[in-house]
Amino acid sequence: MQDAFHGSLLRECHCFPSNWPTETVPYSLLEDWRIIKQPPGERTPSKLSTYEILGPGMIILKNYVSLTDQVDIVNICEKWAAGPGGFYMYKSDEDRRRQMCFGRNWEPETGYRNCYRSNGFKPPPVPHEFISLAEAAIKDAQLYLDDLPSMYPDTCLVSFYYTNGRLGLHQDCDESSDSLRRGLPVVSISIGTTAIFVYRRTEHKRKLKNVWLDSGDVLIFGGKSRHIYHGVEHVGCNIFSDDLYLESKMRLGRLSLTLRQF
Ligand SMILES: O=C(O)CCC(=O)C(=O)O
Ligand SMILES: [Fe+2]
Repeated sequence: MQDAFHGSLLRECHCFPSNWPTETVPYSLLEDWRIIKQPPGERTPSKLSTYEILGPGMIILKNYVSLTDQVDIVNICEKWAAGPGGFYMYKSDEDRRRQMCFGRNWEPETGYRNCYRSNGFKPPPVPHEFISLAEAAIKDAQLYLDDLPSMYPDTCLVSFYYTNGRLGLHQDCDESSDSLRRGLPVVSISIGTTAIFVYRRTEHKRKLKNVWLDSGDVLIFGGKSRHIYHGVEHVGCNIFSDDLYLESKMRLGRLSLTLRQF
Protein backbone atom coordinates (compact mmCIF):
# COMPACT_ATOMS: atom_id res chain seq x y z
CA MET A 1 0.00 0.00 0.00
CA GLN A 2 2.69 2.40 1.08
CA ASP A 3 4.98 1.36 -1.76
CA ALA A 4 2.22 1.90 -4.28
CA PHE A 5 1.60 5.37 -2.85
CA HIS A 6 5.23 6.35 -2.91
CA GLY A 7 5.76 4.84 -6.32
CA SER A 8 2.97 6.75 -8.02
CA LEU A 9 3.89 10.05 -6.42
CA LEU A 10 7.55 9.61 -7.24
CA ARG A 11 6.63 9.23 -10.88
CA GLU A 12 4.46 12.35 -10.81
CA CYS A 13 6.90 14.52 -8.91
CA HIS A 14 9.53 15.50 -11.47
CA CYS A 15 10.51 18.87 -10.10
CA PHE A 16 10.39 20.69 -6.80
CA PRO A 17 7.34 22.93 -6.38
CA SER A 18 7.99 26.56 -5.39
CA ASN A 19 6.55 26.29 -1.90
CA TRP A 20 9.07 24.01 -0.24
CA PRO A 21 9.58 24.38 3.50
CA THR A 22 11.77 27.32 4.34
CA GLU A 23 14.01 25.42 6.68
CA THR A 24 15.02 21.81 7.05
CA VAL A 25 18.00 22.08 9.35
CA PRO A 26 18.34 19.48 12.09
CA TYR A 27 16.40 20.44 15.21
CA SER A 28 16.94 18.36 18.30
CA LEU A 29 14.09 17.90 20.74
CA LEU A 30 16.56 17.53 23.59
CA GLU A 31 18.31 20.27 25.48
CA ASP A 32 21.61 18.49 25.72
CA TRP A 33 21.47 16.00 22.83
CA ARG A 34 21.42 13.00 25.13
CA ILE A 35 19.02 10.13 24.60
CA ILE A 36 17.93 8.63 27.90
CA LYS A 37 17.41 4.90 27.97
CA GLN A 38 14.41 4.14 30.16
CA PRO A 39 14.24 1.05 32.34
CA PRO A 40 11.14 -1.05 31.70
CA GLY A 41 8.33 0.49 33.72
CA GLU A 42 4.66 1.24 33.64
CA ARG A 43 3.14 0.90 30.20
CA THR A 44 0.17 2.74 28.80
CA PRO A 45 -2.52 3.35 29.95
CA SER A 46 -1.65 4.94 33.25
CA LYS A 47 -3.62 3.67 36.24
CA LEU A 48 -4.84 7.18 37.01
CA SER A 49 -6.34 7.77 33.58
CA THR A 50 -9.79 9.39 33.45
CA TYR A 51 -11.95 10.53 30.54
CA GLU A 52 -14.43 13.17 29.51
CA ILE A 53 -16.85 12.91 26.61
CA LEU A 54 -16.75 16.18 24.69
CA GLY A 55 -19.37 15.46 22.03
CA PRO A 56 -20.55 12.68 19.70
CA GLY A 57 -17.41 10.80 18.64
CA MET A 58 -15.19 13.12 20.68
CA ILE A 59 -13.41 12.28 23.92
CA ILE A 60 -10.37 13.20 25.93
CA LEU A 61 -8.49 10.45 27.77
CA LYS A 62 -6.66 12.30 30.55
CA ASN A 63 -3.27 11.08 31.72
CA TYR A 64 -3.57 8.14 29.35
CA VAL A 65 0.06 7.79 28.23
CA SER A 66 2.36 6.65 31.02
CA LEU A 67 5.52 8.59 31.72
CA THR A 68 7.63 5.71 30.40
CA ASP A 69 5.77 5.78 27.11
CA GLN A 70 5.98 9.57 26.89
CA VAL A 71 9.76 9.36 27.26
CA ASP A 72 9.86 6.60 24.63
CA ILE A 73 7.86 8.80 22.24
CA VAL A 74 10.27 11.71 22.74
CA ASN A 75 13.20 9.41 22.04
CA ILE A 76 11.62 7.89 18.94
CA CYS A 77 10.85 11.37 17.56
CA GLU A 78 14.31 12.62 18.48
CA LYS A 79 15.88 9.84 16.44
CA TRP A 80 14.31 11.32 13.31
CA ALA A 81 14.06 14.98 14.33
CA ALA A 82 17.74 15.69 14.46
CA GLY A 83 18.57 13.82 11.26
CA PRO A 84 18.26 14.83 7.63
CA GLY A 85 14.64 15.41 6.72
CA GLY A 86 13.73 15.91 10.38
CA PHE A 87 11.79 18.84 11.76
CA TYR A 88 11.03 21.61 9.30
CA MET A 89 9.36 24.97 9.59
CA TYR A 90 7.00 26.75 7.24
CA LYS A 91 6.85 30.51 6.75
CA SER A 92 3.19 30.41 7.78
CA ASP A 93 4.18 28.95 11.16
CA GLU A 94 6.09 32.14 12.02
CA ASP A 95 8.58 30.52 14.29
CA ARG A 96 5.85 28.93 16.41
CA ARG A 97 6.18 25.25 15.62
CA ARG A 98 8.15 22.68 13.67
CA GLN A 99 6.81 19.59 11.98
CA MET A 100 7.76 16.25 10.56
CA CYS A 101 5.78 13.33 9.22
CA PHE A 102 5.67 9.59 9.46
CA GLY A 103 3.89 7.44 6.89
CA ARG A 104 2.89 10.17 4.46
CA ASN A 105 4.21 13.62 3.94
CA TRP A 106 1.73 16.38 4.78
CA GLU A 107 2.30 20.08 4.24
CA PRO A 108 0.01 22.96 5.21
CA GLU A 109 -0.37 24.28 1.67
CA THR A 110 -0.32 21.19 -0.47
CA GLY A 111 -1.77 18.62 1.93
CA TYR A 112 -0.66 15.07 1.14
CA ARG A 113 0.20 15.78 -2.49
CA ASN A 114 3.98 15.95 -2.31
CA CYS A 115 6.05 12.96 -1.43
CA TYR A 116 9.41 14.71 -1.34
CA ARG A 117 10.70 17.27 1.06
CA SER A 118 13.30 19.79 -0.15
CA ASN A 119 16.11 17.34 0.49
CA GLY A 120 14.45 14.42 -1.26
CA PHE A 121 13.45 12.83 2.00
CA LYS A 122 10.71 10.21 2.12
CA PRO A 123 8.86 10.02 5.45
CA PRO A 124 9.75 6.97 7.54
CA PRO A 125 6.94 4.50 8.29
CA VAL A 126 4.72 5.25 11.28
CA PRO A 127 6.48 3.67 14.28
CA HIS A 128 4.59 0.59 15.44
CA GLU A 129 4.57 1.95 19.01
CA PHE A 130 2.51 4.94 17.82
CA ILE A 131 0.12 2.70 15.89
CA SER A 132 -0.48 0.45 18.92
CA LEU A 133 -0.99 3.42 21.20
CA ALA A 134 -3.54 5.06 18.89
CA GLU A 135 -5.38 1.78 18.36
CA ALA A 136 -5.49 1.08 22.12
CA ALA A 137 -6.80 4.60 22.80
CA ILE A 138 -9.54 4.21 20.20
CA LYS A 139 -10.53 0.83 21.64
CA ASP A 140 -10.74 2.30 25.13
CA ALA A 141 -12.68 5.30 23.84
CA GLN A 142 -15.16 2.96 22.13
CA LEU A 143 -16.08 1.62 25.58
CA TYR A 144 -17.60 5.04 26.31
CA LEU A 145 -18.66 6.22 22.84
CA ASP A 146 -20.89 4.11 20.66
CA ASP A 147 -20.38 6.26 17.56
CA LEU A 148 -16.62 6.18 17.16
CA PRO A 149 -15.30 4.25 14.14
CA SER A 150 -12.03 2.30 14.32
CA MET A 151 -9.10 3.30 12.13
CA TYR A 152 -5.61 2.14 11.21
CA PRO A 153 -3.19 5.08 11.45
CA ASP A 154 -1.05 5.23 8.31
CA THR A 155 0.04 8.82 8.79
CA CYS A 156 1.37 10.72 11.78
CA LEU A 157 2.11 14.43 11.88
CA VAL A 158 4.57 15.34 14.63
CA SER A 159 4.53 18.99 15.71
CA PHE A 160 6.79 20.65 18.22
CA TYR A 161 5.22 23.89 19.49
CA TYR A 162 7.45 26.49 21.05
CA THR A 163 6.15 28.06 24.24
CA ASN A 164 4.73 30.91 22.12
CA GLY A 165 3.17 28.32 19.81
CA ARG A 166 -0.38 28.25 18.57
CA LEU A 167 -2.39 26.87 15.68
CA GLY A 168 -5.32 28.76 14.20
CA LEU A 169 -8.84 27.38 13.81
CA HIS A 170 -9.12 24.93 10.93
CA GLN A 171 -10.73 21.64 9.88
CA ASP A 172 -8.71 18.51 9.10
CA CYS A 173 -9.98 17.74 5.64
CA ASP A 174 -7.00 16.62 3.53
CA GLU A 175 -7.52 12.90 4.09
CA SER A 176 -9.20 10.70 1.48
CA SER A 177 -12.88 11.28 0.85
CA ASP A 178 -13.57 7.76 2.09
CA SER A 179 -11.80 8.41 5.41
CA LEU A 180 -13.62 11.73 5.85
CA ARG A 181 -17.00 10.32 4.87
CA ARG A 182 -16.67 7.47 7.36
CA GLY A 183 -15.59 9.89 10.12
CA LEU A 184 -12.40 7.94 10.84
CA PRO A 185 -11.01 9.57 13.96
CA VAL A 186 -8.06 11.89 14.44
CA VAL A 187 -6.00 10.89 17.47
CA SER A 188 -3.96 13.67 19.05
CA ILE A 189 -1.37 12.78 21.69
CA SER A 190 0.09 15.57 23.84
CA ILE A 191 3.50 15.57 25.45
CA GLY A 192 5.15 18.47 27.26
CA THR A 193 3.74 21.85 28.22
CA THR A 194 0.03 22.27 28.71
CA ALA A 195 -2.00 23.83 25.90
CA ILE A 196 -5.62 24.72 25.30
CA PHE A 197 -7.48 22.99 22.50
CA VAL A 198 -10.27 25.20 21.17
CA TYR A 199 -13.04 23.76 19.03
CA ARG A 200 -16.53 24.19 17.76
CA ARG A 201 -18.93 22.00 15.91
CA THR A 202 -19.66 23.12 12.35
CA GLU A 203 -23.33 23.83 13.11
CA HIS A 204 -22.54 25.88 16.24
CA LYS A 205 -21.19 28.94 14.48
CA ARG A 206 -20.15 31.00 17.45
CA LYS A 207 -19.88 28.61 20.38
CA LEU A 208 -16.18 28.04 20.88
CA LYS A 209 -15.37 25.49 23.56
CA ASN A 210 -12.03 24.55 25.01
CA VAL A 211 -10.30 21.73 26.80
CA TRP A 212 -6.89 21.54 28.49
CA LEU A 213 -4.30 19.30 26.89
CA ASP A 214 -1.77 18.12 29.48
CA SER A 215 1.19 15.86 28.93
CA GLY A 216 -0.03 12.29 28.49
CA ASP A 217 -3.54 13.23 27.34
CA VAL A 218 -5.08 11.71 24.22
CA LEU A 219 -7.80 13.60 22.41
CA ILE A 220 -9.91 11.76 19.83
CA PHE A 221 -12.39 13.28 17.42
CA GLY A 222 -14.17 11.16 14.87
CA GLY A 223 -17.69 10.21 13.76
CA LYS A 224 -19.97 13.25 13.92
CA SER A 225 -17.12 15.38 15.35
CA ARG A 226 -14.61 14.59 12.60
CA HIS A 227 -15.19 17.95 10.92
CA ILE A 228 -15.01 20.22 13.96
CA TYR A 229 -13.15 23.48 13.64
CA HIS A 230 -10.25 23.35 16.05
CA GLY A 231 -6.99 24.99 16.99
CA VAL A 232 -4.37 25.16 19.71
CA GLU A 233 -3.94 28.21 21.95
CA HIS A 234 -1.67 29.24 24.78
CA VAL A 235 1.00 26.61 24.72
CA GLY A 236 2.95 28.64 27.29
CA CYS A 237 5.32 27.28 29.89
CA ASN A 238 2.95 25.48 32.26
CA ILE A 239 3.93 21.92 32.89
CA PHE A 240 1.67 19.30 34.34
CA SER A 241 4.61 17.50 35.93
CA ASP A 242 8.34 18.07 35.65
CA ASP A 243 9.04 14.31 35.53
CA LEU A 244 8.86 14.25 31.76
CA TYR A 245 11.47 17.00 31.44
CA LEU A 246 13.72 15.42 34.04
CA GLU A 247 13.56 12.00 32.42
CA SER A 248 13.54 12.89 28.75
CA LYS A 249 15.50 16.17 28.76
CA MET A 250 13.01 17.46 26.22
CA ARG A 251 13.07 21.17 25.45
CA LEU A 252 10.35 23.26 27.02
CA GLY A 253 7.44 23.18 24.62
CA ARG A 254 4.71 20.85 23.42
CA LEU A 255 5.20 17.78 21.27
CA SER A 256 2.02 16.64 19.58
CA LEU A 257 1.43 13.51 17.52
CA THR A 258 -1.61 13.57 15.28
CA LEU A 259 -2.46 10.18 13.84
CA ARG A 260 -4.92 9.60 11.04
CA GLN A 261 -5.89 7.06 8.40
CA PHE A 262 -5.49 8.61 4.99
O1 LIG B 1 -1.57 19.84 18.15
C1 LIG B 1 -2.67 19.32 18.20
O2 LIG B 1 -3.08 18.68 19.17
C2 LIG B 1 -3.62 19.46 17.04
C3 LIG B 1 -2.91 19.59 15.75
C4 LIG B 1 -3.83 19.78 14.61
O3 LIG B 1 -4.96 20.12 14.76
C5 LIG B 1 -3.34 19.51 13.26
O4 LIG B 1 -2.14 19.31 13.08
O5 LIG B 1 -4.15 19.49 12.34
FE1 LIG C 1 -6.10 19.82 12.96
